[in-house]
Amino acid sequence: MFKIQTLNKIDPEGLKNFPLDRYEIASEFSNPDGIIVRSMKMHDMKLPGNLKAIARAGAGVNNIPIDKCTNQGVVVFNTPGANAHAVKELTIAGLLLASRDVAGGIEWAKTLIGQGDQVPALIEAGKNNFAGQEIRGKTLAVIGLGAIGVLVANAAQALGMKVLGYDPFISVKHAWKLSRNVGRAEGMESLLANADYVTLQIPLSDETKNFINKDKFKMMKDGVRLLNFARGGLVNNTDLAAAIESGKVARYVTDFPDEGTLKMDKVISIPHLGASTAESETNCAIMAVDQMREFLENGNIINSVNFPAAEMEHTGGARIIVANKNIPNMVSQISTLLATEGYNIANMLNRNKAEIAYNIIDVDRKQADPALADKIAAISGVIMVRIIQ
Ligand SMILES: NC(=O)C1=CN([C@@H]2O[C@H](COP(=O)(O)OP(=O)(O)OC[C@H]3O[C@@H](n4cnc5c(N)ncnc54)[C@H](O)[C@@H]3O)[C@@H](O)[C@H]2O)C=CC1
Ligand SMILES: O=C(O)CCC(=O)C(=O)O
Repeated sequence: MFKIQTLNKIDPEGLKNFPLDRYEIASEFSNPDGIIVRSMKMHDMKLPGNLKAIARAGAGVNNIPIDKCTNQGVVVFNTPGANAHAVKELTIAGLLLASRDVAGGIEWAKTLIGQGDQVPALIEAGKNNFAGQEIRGKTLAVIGLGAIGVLVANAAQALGMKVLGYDPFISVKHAWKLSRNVGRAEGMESLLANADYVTLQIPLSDETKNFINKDKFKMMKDGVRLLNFARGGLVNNTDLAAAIESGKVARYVTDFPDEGTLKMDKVISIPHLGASTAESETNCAIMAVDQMREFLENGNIINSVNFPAAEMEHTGGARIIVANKNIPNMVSQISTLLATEGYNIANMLNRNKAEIAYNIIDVDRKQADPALADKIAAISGVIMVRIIQ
C-alpha cells in the first residue's frame, strides 16, 4: 500500500485515479510515500523518511524545498500547462481591470444603497470618476513566454494590442506556439520603455526575487500598468510604493496581495485566484496523480523539476531504480554489483539532469532480494534506491 498525503484541497477527480486497493489517501500521515500539494509552504517541513515523491498540482514550485528534496532523493513533479488557460483568462481580466476602474466603480455603486429612486441618476452623475482607457492599440510587454506567457501574448494580440515578448530561456515547444505577430524584445530597457502594460509570467526563484525594482521602474513609461499573476516576491514592495506615489505606476494588479500592497493606493488585489477554476483544478490534480503513480509503480519520471525525464517500458522482471550523484563510474559500480549478486540486466536507462543521475534497471529475474537495495545504497554517491517487484 502506498500512502499519499494531500497538503491542500486536491480535486477529487484526480484523487479518484488512485486505486484504493493500492493507495491510502489522507490529509494526515506521519510517514507518507507521496505528497500532493498546491500552494502550501513546505520549506519548514521535515521530509518524512519514506517520502519518495512530491507532486505539485500546479506550476510554481517555490513553496517546495527543491534542493533538500534532491539531496534526499525525493522526486518533485509539477503539472506544466495544466492551469495555463485559467491564468491566461485572469491575466486578460487583469488587463481590463487595470484599464477601466471597474473595481472602484463596483465599490462606489454599493455605497448608493439606500438612495432609492435616486440610484440611476446618481450612477449617471458619478460614473465619470471611473472612466478609463482601452487596451486596443496599446503595447503589452509579456515577461516570461512559457505555458502562460505564450497564451497571454497571443490573446492580447488578438484583442488588438501590440505585444512584445521577453524570455531569454524560451523553449522550442513554446516558441512554436507564439503568434508570429508577437514582437521579440531586444532587451529589458527597450521592452520596458515601450510598454503601456507589463505582465509578469515568470517563476519566483533566487534569481527572479525582486525582479521588478527601482531600476526597472526607471526604465518604464510614466503611467504604466503592471500585472503580477506570477508571484508576490517578484516585485519589490518598497520600490513599488515609490513608483505608485510618483505616478510612474498607474495601476498594479496582483494575484498575490500582502499586508504591504493591500495598504497601497492604485493596487487591485485578487486573492490568488489565477488557477482557481474547476477545469484547471481538475487538470492539475489528474496530471499530478498520474505522474505520481507512474513514478511509484514504474519508476518512470515525467515532468520533474529536479530529476531527469526517464521512461522505460517494463520488460517484465524486477525493476531497480537508482538515483545517484552525477559523477563518473557510478553505472559501472552498480552494474558490477548486480553481476556479482547474480542479476542479469535485461534493459537499462540512464539519464541525468544537473547534479543528479537516474537509472532504471530491469533484471531478468521476477523477484529481486530486498537486501540488494541496501547493497546498492552503500555505493558512495548513491542517493536513492528502490526495487519495484
Ligand atoms: N496566479 C496563479 O494562480 C498561478 C501563477 N503561476 C505562476 O506563473 C509562473 C509561470 O507559469 P508557467 O507559464 O506555467 O511556467 P513555465 O515554466 O511554462 O514558464 C515560465 C517561463 O518563464 C521564463 N523565465 C524564467 N526566468 C525568466 C527571466 N528572468 N526572464 C524572462 N523569462 C524568464 C522561462 O524561460 C519560461 O519560459 C509560475 O512559475 C507560477 O509562479 C502559475 C500558475 C498559476
Ligand atoms: O493551486 C493553486 O491554486 C495555485 C496555482 C499556482 O499558483 C501555480 O500553479 O503556480
